[in-house]
Amino acid sequence: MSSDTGKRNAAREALKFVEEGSILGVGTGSTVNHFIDMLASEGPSIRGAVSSSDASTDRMRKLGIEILDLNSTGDLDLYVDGADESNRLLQLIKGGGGALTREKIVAGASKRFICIADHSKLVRALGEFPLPVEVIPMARSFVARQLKGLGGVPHWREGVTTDNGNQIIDVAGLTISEPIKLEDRINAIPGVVTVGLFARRGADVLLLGDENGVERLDRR
Ligand SMILES: O=C[C@H](O)[C@H](O)[C@H](O)COP(=O)(O)O
Repeated sequence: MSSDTGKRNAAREALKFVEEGSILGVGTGSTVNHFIDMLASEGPSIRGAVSSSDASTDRMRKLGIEILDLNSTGDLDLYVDGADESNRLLQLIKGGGGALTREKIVAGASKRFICIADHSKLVRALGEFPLPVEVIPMARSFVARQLKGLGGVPHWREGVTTDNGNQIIDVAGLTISEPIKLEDRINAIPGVVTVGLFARRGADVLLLGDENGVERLDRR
């Protein structure tokens, strides 16, 4: 069961990594929303943020946080984002909110990725959460057949269009025993924009909150 107090506790802990005057990469989702609110109300003052979604951009702008373009900032020191699942190697499944592509870009452009989540997101093996895949609309059925061939059960997230104008397929039933191999394999299917497996670029630090506090795991 996901806990809002756990999300808040993890979000508050992440504030400690933010440096005054820095440019911060900011992810998407309910846990990150807590982080954004806390950053604005009790965090250090930052120069601005590179956002991973229109939703986070709107929220930050409303709170007076300046939004910067990744094309003009260069690489970032820090990225803070949530996850749908993490294993103990800090490899992640992301994209439950459909923001996976921009999240992967900002994570890739950041030196350090702090992942914040409530404790229920820590799993022994990735794959219980259906794996999101962003696809070019005309390729949707073709990609779905390919994903079926990998042993998954693809489901079109009908009615959802990503910030990039694409569609999402959620793949259930995958056995993800080799996350890096699967990430490469799915990314190689023509028409796939991004798979929500963050195995090559996982988190560097995972902050897992629950009712009592926060557990920190570091990438080995
Ligand atoms: O596309 C959405 C993102 O990958 C989110 O970071 C992820 O779904 C976790 O969201 P939440 O913090 O709401 O559980």
